[in-house]
Amino acid sequence: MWRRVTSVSHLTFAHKSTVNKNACTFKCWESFTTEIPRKEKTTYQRAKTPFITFVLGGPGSGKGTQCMKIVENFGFTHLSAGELLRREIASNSADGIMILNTIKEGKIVPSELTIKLIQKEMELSDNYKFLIDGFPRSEDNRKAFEQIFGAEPDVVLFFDCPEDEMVKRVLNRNQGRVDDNIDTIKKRLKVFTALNLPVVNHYLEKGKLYKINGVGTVDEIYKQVHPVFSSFHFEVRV
Ligand SMILES: Nc1ncnc2c1ncn2[C@@H]1O[C@H](COP(=O)(O)OP(=O)(O)OP(=O)(O)O)[C@@H](O)[C@H]1O
Ligand SMILES: O=c1ccn([C@@H]2O[C@H](COP(=O)(O)O)[C@@H](O)[C@H]2O)c(=O)[nH]1
Ligand SMILES: [Mg+2]
Repeated sequence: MWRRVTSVSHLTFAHKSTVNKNACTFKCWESFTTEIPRKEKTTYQRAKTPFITFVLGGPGSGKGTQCMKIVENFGFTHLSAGELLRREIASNSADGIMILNTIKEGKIVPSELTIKLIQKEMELSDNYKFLIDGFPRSEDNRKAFEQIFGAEPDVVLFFDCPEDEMVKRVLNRNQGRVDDNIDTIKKRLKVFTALNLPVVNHYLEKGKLYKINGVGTVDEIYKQVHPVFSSFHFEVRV
């Protein structure tokens, strides 16, 4: 039998809780009878300090593509917020229709819902290094994340790319996404400028932002990304 533990803040983010020291951070399941063996804690649950990277940039700026290379080289777990939302739609969950309509309009899904999906993936993970791709999308997202997690990201990557290049890439993507059409792209670009850029500026002011020139080949761009992570002395995979 398992019981829900409402706060394990002592297990997580011990040194990073500068935002809200009383924040209710992660929930986990803990055995409280001897009938069933105690569930193994994942690396993430054991780790006092997960390493969180927010990966920001406009639609088609290359966030997902560069995340794949960071995963390959540094063993991060990649959590694309958009992908988690698309998975929620595909699973016919109660929120699926609302999420689908929000994505079609290029708008932003309520913060608590996206954070719940991210949090669930992190709890299930065996890793402690996370790339959170395409989140936070707005100051509301950012504040809600920092409130719920009681922590700020370690690194924020921002892929800076001109609009015409982003539009070209998205229209050529061919992955069957409902939002990869010119009408929705225009809306996504407006939302990006109005709501996402303030988040970028916030982390710039905090000295956490790594601005990457998002124009060039995938490898040229990755050459700027690699040193960000090697400076933290993670094990590099060969
Ligand atoms: N440097 C690049 N040069 C040309 N094409 C690229 C480059 N990087 C990525 N692409 C292509 O552009 C498209 C968009 O890239 P990607 O999916 O990585 O962007 P994204 O920032 O994750 O976009 P979204 O926010 O819409 O999910 C993909 O088809 C990808 O293969
Ligand atoms: O935190 C988030 C992330 C995404 N969305 C919605 O999903 C689409 C697609 O996101 P991608 O990062 O481009 O895959 C985005 O336009 C939003 O509508 C969100 O609401 N919140
Ligand atoms: Mg993406």
